[in-house]
Amino acid sequence: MRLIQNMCTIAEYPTPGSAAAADYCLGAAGRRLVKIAVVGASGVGKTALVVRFLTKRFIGDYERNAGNLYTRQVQIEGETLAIQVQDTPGIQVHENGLSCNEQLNRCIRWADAVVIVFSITDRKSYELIGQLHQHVQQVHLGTRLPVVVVANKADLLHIKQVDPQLGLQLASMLGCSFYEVSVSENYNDVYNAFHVLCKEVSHKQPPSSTPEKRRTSLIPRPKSPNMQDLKRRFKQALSAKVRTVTSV
Ligand SMILES: Nc1nc2c(ncn2[C@@H]2O[C@H](COP(=O)(O)OP(=O)(O)OP(=O)(O)O)[C@@H](O)[C@H]2O)c(=O)[nH]1
Repeated sequence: MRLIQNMCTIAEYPTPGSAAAADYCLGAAGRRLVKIAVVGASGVGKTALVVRFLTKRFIGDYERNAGNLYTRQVQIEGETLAIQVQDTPGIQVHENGLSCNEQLNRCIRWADAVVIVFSITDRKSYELIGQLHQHVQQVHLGTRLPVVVVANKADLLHIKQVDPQLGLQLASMLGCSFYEVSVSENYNDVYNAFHVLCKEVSHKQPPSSTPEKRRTSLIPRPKSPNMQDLKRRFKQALSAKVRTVTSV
């Protein structure tokens, strides 16, 4: 299934630094914007995860992903943030390692934070995590991008190929948060994974430097009329009228 609301594809992204990209700095109503890319191997449940987070629903059957962008708002420590979540096509693995096409690299470059998903029923998807994490950090050289590792399909323990504990160990080695989730059975864990990421991004961008606040100081509001002056002019007008009436 593909969610149609508030959606555009990776190909429609403004390139960083362009005028159009500047519009992306603010969410609706000038809210701070957090941009999250969801990456991982094919079939691990990326679309299911994103749709679950946005709609609270698990639909079960999803169209092969073409890289859709979704938006919603979240409350983080009393502040409403606009967040954009980019679902990405499954990553292909070749003999030489990862194959990240330009479309995916643009998406990673655009993001403020990344969710790396693997499935506990697919060993290969787990083995991708290290390389993917390294790739994300290379794209954002010089800044440590917040990343959360998500082990999905926790309801399928009977056919697991990876012990979720391994996911936890790997994530802590990489310095990432870790969530074991079942997108099909539990919404709260999915929400928490995104929430923790938004919180991390929001702490990296202190509210004092939010575009919303900067905007206020850059575009000064017209001064409100001086009340004393208004009262004086009103009295003058009144007394002029009284004089006119008296003189008639
Ligand atoms: N049992 C179970 N199935 C899940 C879960 N999450 C996703 N699935 C199923 O896994 C399959 C793949 O899910 P998708 O969300 O399409 O996976 P994807 O990573 O977006 O796949 P690509 O678009 O190919 O990259 C679907 O049949 C989902 O219903 C889960 O938590 N438990």
